[in-house]
Amino acid sequence: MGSEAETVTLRKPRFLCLHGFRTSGEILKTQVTMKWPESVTRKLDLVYLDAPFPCQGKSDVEGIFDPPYYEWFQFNKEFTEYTNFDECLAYIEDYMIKNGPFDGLLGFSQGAILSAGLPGLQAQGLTFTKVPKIKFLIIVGGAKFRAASLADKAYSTPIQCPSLHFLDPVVIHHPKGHTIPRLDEKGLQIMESFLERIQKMAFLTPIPSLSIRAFCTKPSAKMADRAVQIQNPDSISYLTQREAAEIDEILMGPLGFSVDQLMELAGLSVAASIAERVLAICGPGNNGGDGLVAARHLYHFGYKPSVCYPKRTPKPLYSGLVTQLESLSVPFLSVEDLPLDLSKDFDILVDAMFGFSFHGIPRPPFDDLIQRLVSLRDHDQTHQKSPVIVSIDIPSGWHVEEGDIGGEGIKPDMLVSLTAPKLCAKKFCGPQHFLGGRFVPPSVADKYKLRLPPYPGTSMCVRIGKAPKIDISALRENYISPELLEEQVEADPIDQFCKWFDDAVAASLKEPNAMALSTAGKDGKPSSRMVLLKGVDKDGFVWYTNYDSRKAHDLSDNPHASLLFYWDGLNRQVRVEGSVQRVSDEESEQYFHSRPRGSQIGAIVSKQSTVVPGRHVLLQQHKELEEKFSDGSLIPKPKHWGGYRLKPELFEFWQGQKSRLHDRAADQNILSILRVDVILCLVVNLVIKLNVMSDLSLQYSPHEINGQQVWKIERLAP
Ligand SMILES: NC(=O)C1=CN([C@@H]2O[C@H](COP(=O)(O)OP(=O)(O)OC[C@H]3O[C@@H](n4cnc5c(N)ncnc54)[C@H](OP(=O)(O)O)[C@@H]3O)[C@@H](O)[C@H]2O)[C@H](O)CC1
Ligand SMILES: [K+]
Repeated sequence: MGSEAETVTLRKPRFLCLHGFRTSGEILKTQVTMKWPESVTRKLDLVYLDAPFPCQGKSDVEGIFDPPYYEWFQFNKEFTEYTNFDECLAYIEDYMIKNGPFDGLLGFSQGAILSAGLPGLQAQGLTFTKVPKIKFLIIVGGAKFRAASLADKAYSTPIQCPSLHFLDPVVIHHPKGHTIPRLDEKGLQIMESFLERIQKMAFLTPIPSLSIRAFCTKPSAKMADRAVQIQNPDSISYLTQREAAEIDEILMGPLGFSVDQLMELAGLSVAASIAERVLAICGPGNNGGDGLVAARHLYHFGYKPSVCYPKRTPKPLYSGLVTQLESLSVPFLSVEDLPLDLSKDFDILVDAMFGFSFHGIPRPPFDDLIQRLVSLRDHDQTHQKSPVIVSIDIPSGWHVEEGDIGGEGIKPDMLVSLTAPKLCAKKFCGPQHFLGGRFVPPSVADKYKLRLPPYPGTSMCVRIGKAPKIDISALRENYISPELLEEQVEADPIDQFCKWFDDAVAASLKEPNAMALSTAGKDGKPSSRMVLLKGVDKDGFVWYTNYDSRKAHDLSDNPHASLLFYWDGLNRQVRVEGSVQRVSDEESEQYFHSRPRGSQIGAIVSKQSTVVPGRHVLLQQHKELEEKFSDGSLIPKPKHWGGYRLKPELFEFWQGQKSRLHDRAADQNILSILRVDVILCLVVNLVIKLNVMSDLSLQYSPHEINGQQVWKIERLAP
């Protein structure tokens, strides 16, 4: 559908740039960036590669550009014999395999000679057999191969793909000799029309191995196929240490992610999996960075993180993360500050010491910190309350592939694997294994043949491995919401309602005006159904319906009703009770004619709550009425249709709140503090976390003071 076209146009043509003889990728980059306008370079994804051989003589650019300088291959004086030519081709191809795919080549001078010759050699199957066909060329100051054997093969047919040549007299003429030329007005025009052409050509049909659909669309059928197999956790892919590092390089190289971005996603995945009084113990590498990011998200989710970061990395990324946490007054604790027994002060310990680059045995101070986590297990044996250990990516100290070799390492309760679980995760026997890798594009999944689970809804993490048994009766949402305080609410409940209603609209909740209407007829038996609120003001809450419906009969017998609004996502609920009256005919009439004509006809057809012989009867009537009123004439409001207004007599505003762990019963098992939304949402289609709830409710009821009706606000026990 449209989305495919939209996503494919997102990608810029990707060129591998080959510099001139005895210069470098950096020098070519400087020249291109300086000389071509941003309007041109921004349309291209240019990747600059250094040639394989260090410069073996004097460079023409000495004194102009700094070394190092490189050369692609060597040649004799007549340019008829080449040395290291095959090695050069293998080197470029290898780079393209690891960092590709590329759409085209941009070459200057010796790089241009190569670029111009390679498509011909590739077409004959003589080189570049393992990479996609070169689709475009930009040749600046090039020349032909003079070695006859090579020239015959390379130039057996004219260049087939769109190419732009800066070599007089082909396309862009320039008087500046052997250099990257600036573009005059005509040159710029030619360049721009070339770019437009290749952009269209390249991206009207996406490259199969570089599908970027998964970034922004629903899981593809292919992903869904993978998902089916994931029912069995053994069928998930596990990565070796090398694969993990390679995928990282691909994400951060050709796929355009920055380490900051990935770390942000990783930390968010971790934070989304955990809660409560948290200590993040952060190591010197990116795993430590994930811990810092997770701590920040946890703070914003409403928890109380502390951080122990004994070996700070002086790079801007890390100092930025530290500053962000400091600005939130998140405490940084030194190893000395930490209590020997971590169980007293913390409910959750985030182990962010080492990830997939760990090797050997832990050096100080991490050896001691790891030991403190290990010793917490003794608490388990003595049945004391022990904090939950959540390891990011790898339980720190474990061998990345072999796991806990001596059996004396950390035994985390929860492991949050990133991208895909590493081999050591097979040895993880804790009850909670999550995957946070909702950023792996299909191209990477395909390349590494990764079977990855689908992520539910908008979740950043998904449970992998078997879910522990759950006591359904103990399920509670752990709400994290602003407090609901008497002094902060509006004096008039209608104003308070409108405020919360606006919040629900602003939060893009689906149908925030949906409410459960409960009525009870003569027999006193209550019944509820969802209806849509169509108006609210000081006089009350209005909805429209069929006056022959069950609710209408109930209301004529007993003109009292209760409305219930529930705004999931904001953890809020409002109950409104009061007496009900029909709205005036004029008001109903006015609203009726404001509805779409289809709905007006629908109201005529629908004899709510009566038995109909079949759907076809309704459809037939609908069709007939559509024809009858096809001339645009006024559709009369049926007599049996109109509105009701509930005049409120009682309001209750309820706000779900997060409770602190110390409020809980002492024997709660770890399930009560870990988010287990994933399994449960399958069952009840709700995001459910496990926790004890201490919700806040405020009730508004009418009172008379000095002969005046006022609303009295009272707190209700949770
Ligand atoms: N795509 C992703 O999945 C992403 C994952 N991220 C996270 O990054 C880590 C991998 O990060 P990396 O920086 O490569 O490595 P580590 O965090 O594992 O640690 C490297 C540092 O640890 C030191 N080290 C290694 N062994 C020891 C040891 N025995 N004792 C003490 N210190 C050790 C190492 O120092 P060296 O001098 O030994 O090299 C490094 O300083 C991954 O697991 C994820 O958690 C990214 O956040 C984003 C994308
Ligand atoms: K870790």
